[in-house]
Amino acid sequence: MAAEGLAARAAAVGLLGAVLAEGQLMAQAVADGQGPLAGLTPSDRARAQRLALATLRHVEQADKVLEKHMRKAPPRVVQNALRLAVTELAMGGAAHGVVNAAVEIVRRGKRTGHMAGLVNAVLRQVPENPFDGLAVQKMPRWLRQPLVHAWGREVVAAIEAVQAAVPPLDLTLRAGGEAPEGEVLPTGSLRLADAGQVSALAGFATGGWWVQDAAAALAVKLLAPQKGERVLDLCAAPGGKTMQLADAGALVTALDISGPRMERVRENLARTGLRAELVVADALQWQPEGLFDAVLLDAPCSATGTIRRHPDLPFVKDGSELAELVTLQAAMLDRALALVRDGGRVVFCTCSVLQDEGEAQLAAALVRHPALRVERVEIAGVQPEWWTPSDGLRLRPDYWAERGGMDGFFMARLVKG
Ligand SMILES: C[S@@+](CC[C@H](N)C(=O)[O-])C[C@H]1O[C@@H](n2cnc3c(N)ncnc32)[C@H](O)[C@@H]1O
Repeated sequence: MAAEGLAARAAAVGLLGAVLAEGQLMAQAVADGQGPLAGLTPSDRARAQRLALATLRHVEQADKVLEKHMRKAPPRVVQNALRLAVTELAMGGAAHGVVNAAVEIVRRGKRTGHMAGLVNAVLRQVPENPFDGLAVQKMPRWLRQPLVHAWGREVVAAIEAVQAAVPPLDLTLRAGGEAPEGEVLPTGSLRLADAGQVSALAGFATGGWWVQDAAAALAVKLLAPQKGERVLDLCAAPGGKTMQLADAGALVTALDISGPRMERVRENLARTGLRAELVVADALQWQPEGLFDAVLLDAPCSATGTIRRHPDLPFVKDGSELAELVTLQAAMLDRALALVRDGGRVVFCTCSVLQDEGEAQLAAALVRHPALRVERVEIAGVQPEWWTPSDGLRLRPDYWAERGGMDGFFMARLVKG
C-alpha cells in the first residue's frame, strides 16, 4: 500500500475523532493548523476530507456491521479506523489496501498498537457490500421529530436517503462565463456529478462560475434584482449571493459581521471580476446613508438544510442554539425591513429544514408587520408544489432526489407596505 494512502487515511481518522469525540465541526478541524490535516499535501488533504465525510454518512451502519464482531467498543482511534475501513469497503475500496491501512494506523497508535491484530481479524470478516440491507443513517431526535411532525415519516426517510449519498456539486454561471461540462438544471444551475478538484475545473481561473447549491441560487432569483438598483446583502459571506446580485447589474452593498469571512467575499469578487461595496459590521447596528431598493437577508441559522454536504453537523449540534437563532433571525428581519424603502423588497431565507426558521418566521413577521405583503414570482424550473400556502418557497433535500437532491432552504419575498 502506498504511504500516501496511509497519510490521508490516518488524517481521516483524526478528523473523525475531532468531530465524533471532540465535537468539532469538520470546517474547524480542517482549518486547524495543528489539526489532523497539518503537513499533508493538497491531494491528501482533499482525500482525507472525502473519506471522513463518507464515513460520517455511515457511522450508524458501520457500527452495526462492527458490533457483530466486537463485544465492546474499542478505543476511539481503533473505532474510527474500523468505521473508515468498513465504509471504504462498502464503497468498493480494494480490501487489501483498506485493511492494511487500518491495521497500520492502529499499530502506530501510542496506546493501540496491541490491537492491530484484532483490527485485522475483524476486517477480514466484514462481508462484501456490508451496508446492504441496513437502514440509512437517521437524523438525531431533536431534528428528526419536528420534521416528521411537519412532513411525515416517508418524507423524512427520503431526506435521509439523500443525505446518505455523496452530493453533486452545483455551480452558478456568470453571464457569458466559461464553464465545465455538466447537467444544466431546470433552474439554471450547472450540476457536476463528480467534480474532483474545484480549482482545476474549466472556468475557475477566469471566474466563469462559483460553487453554489441549486437551492441557494434561488434566493436571488426570488429577489429578482434589476440593473442599477441599490441592493443590500445583509449577511453576505462567503458571497455566493453577492456575486449573483452583482452579476445581475445591481449596485450591491455586501455586509457581514465577520472580517475573516468577508475576506472570502473579497477573493470571490476578485476571481469573478464582479463588484460590490464591502462592509464589516453588525447588521443590527449598522446605519447606512440611505434606504435600499431591495435587501437580501440570508440569516444565520441551524444549517440543517446542508447536512448532505456537512454530515458532521448532526454529530456536533444538539439543537440548543435554535431558540437564540430564531430570535436573532426575527431581529434581523425587522432590521432588513427598516433598511428598505417603502414598496421595496426583502427576501428572507435560511438554509434550514426546520419550520421554526422558515414558515414560522414568515408567519410571525406578518403579525409584527401587518402592512407587509408576501409575493410569489415566476422562477424558471421552480415547481408549483414547492410554494407553501403562505407563498413561501420551501425547498427540501429530497426534491430532485434522483438527481442528487438539493439543500433544504426556506425563502420568502416580502414587499414593504
Ligand atoms: C448563511 S451565512 C451567509 C451566506 C451568504 N449569503 C452566501 O450566500 O454566501 C450567514 C452569515 O451571517 C453572518 N452574520 C451573523 N450574524 C451577523 C450579524 N449580526 N450581522 C451581520 N452578519 C452576521 C455570518 O458571519 C455569516 O457569514
